[in-house]
Amino acid sequence: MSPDGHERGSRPSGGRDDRARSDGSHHNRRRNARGHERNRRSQQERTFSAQAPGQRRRRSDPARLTAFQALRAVNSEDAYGNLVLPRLVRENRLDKRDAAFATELAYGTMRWSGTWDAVLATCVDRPLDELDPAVLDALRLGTHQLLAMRVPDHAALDATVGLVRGEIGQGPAGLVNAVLRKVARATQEQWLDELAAEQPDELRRMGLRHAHPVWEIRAMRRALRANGRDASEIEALLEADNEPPRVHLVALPGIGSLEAALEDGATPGDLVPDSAVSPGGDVHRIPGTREGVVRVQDAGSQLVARVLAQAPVAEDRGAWADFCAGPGGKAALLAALAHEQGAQLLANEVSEHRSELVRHALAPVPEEAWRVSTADARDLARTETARFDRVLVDVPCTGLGALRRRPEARWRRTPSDVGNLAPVQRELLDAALDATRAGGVVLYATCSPHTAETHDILHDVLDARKDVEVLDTADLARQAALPGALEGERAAGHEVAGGTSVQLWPHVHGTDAMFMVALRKLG
Ligand SMILES: C[S@@+](CC[C@H](N)C(=O)[O-])C[C@H]1O[C@@H](n2cnc3c(N)ncnc32)[C@H](O)[C@@H]1O
Repeated sequence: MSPDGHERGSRPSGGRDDRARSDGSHHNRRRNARGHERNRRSQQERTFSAQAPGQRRRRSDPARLTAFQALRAVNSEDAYGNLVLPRLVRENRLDKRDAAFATELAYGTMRWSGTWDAVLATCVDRPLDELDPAVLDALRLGTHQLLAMRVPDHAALDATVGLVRGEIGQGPAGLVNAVLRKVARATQEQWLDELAAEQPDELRRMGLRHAHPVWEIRAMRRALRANGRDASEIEALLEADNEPPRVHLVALPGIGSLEAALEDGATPGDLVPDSAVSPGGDVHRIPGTREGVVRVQDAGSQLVARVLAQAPVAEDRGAWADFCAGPGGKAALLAALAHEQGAQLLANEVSEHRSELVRHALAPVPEEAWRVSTADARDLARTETARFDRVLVDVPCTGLGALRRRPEARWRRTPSDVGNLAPVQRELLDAALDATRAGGVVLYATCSPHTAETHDILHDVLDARKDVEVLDTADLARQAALPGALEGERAAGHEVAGGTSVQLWPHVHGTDAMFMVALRKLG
């Protein structure tokens, strides 16, 4: 075994590598989240260990400790996994190998926690929400190593028990040891078969196998159908959600270049011009990324910005706006495109902090091409009525189309989020239309395929106004994309209200599930 406990080896069911991919497949069960945890934690944790903190830390290997801390932050403080983990990796000074292991372990466990909870529920002699939340998180980490990573059983067990002994205490270490031994009695596939045999409901079985809550599977299946795709694609979609996304790059047009990145192993993107796919590794080493002229940006988001910039507008006077700009990804590309066309982008964002991020993202673009405002876009529309030629309204949404990059999000979101967001989504689209002059174009976008956030919002707004025409967004997207990129199996358009909308999919286009529809304001 290596000193850090990440042993290489194999088990009878198939080789495992301690630097494993998450090659798991599994089930879900919605975890009782934070309310219970907060109530129980303080009382139980106090009694666990009399060891001094310094003594405790020595026992935990740094990669697993980092993954554990990340999981605790996500589950007890509502932290975002993709923000907290990189910070912990830096703070704990993990080397490259440990950082990769911690990332795989933490993100994988976050993604699969619903399924692991279903496994654990059969191995623990009490309801999971009666366990100390820290112990439950450690059990999830141990289960992920046993069932979805190529970590030998004894290494997964010893290291997790050591982590619990060091971080929580001797008593829970005994419990964790006993439970993980039960988990280790079967492989991932065997567990899935066993759980499936007890589950008559097809969607629940799918949820367990692919680690998604049932309501999200139902919503995504509905969205596939509503956008003209076959509902049977659902499993491919769920599988794609469990794969870490490829890192897409964009060179800001007229400002950055991908030449060095391509020479360094990046491959040209297959959806949009001036894009590439990074070969992996530290993206900050790619020339241009530090200066912000080459940016990491999902190709679907790049397409959104390009569609708006290229949509035909009667007499473009150069007044462009991004109503919901934070943190500034699409705004940066839009501003660069605006600069090329002699236009100026107003990048607006309601949150002060996120406005700062927008300013930072826009900094590499010549100043005359943009300005930033901090306001509720609904107010902005009252002062800037009928002013803009092009408006992007990339509304706050559930993010169900970006589950690949937000490992814990699928378990945190609830169906009520969808209903709660609808009014602001409608109002923001209305505001964008009010702020657009006759002949101008609004592009409504979400990174969720949920039809309540896409088609329903569009129909609600169209029902209430007579001054809007839905454009052939699919055609606009084909023109903005690389030749042939949205043809055949990859066609993304669907008829809606006299025009078309576009829905991208991770399993088809390798992008987030971005939705967009272009609307012309009539006179
Ligand atoms: C989906 S994000 C936009 C992502 C952004 N377009 C990008 O590509 O980086 C939605 C943004 O809208 C902002 N927002 C929410 N309500 C708003 C409002 N009423 N007015 C303006 N911005 C709002 C949120 O703070 C969030 O930054």
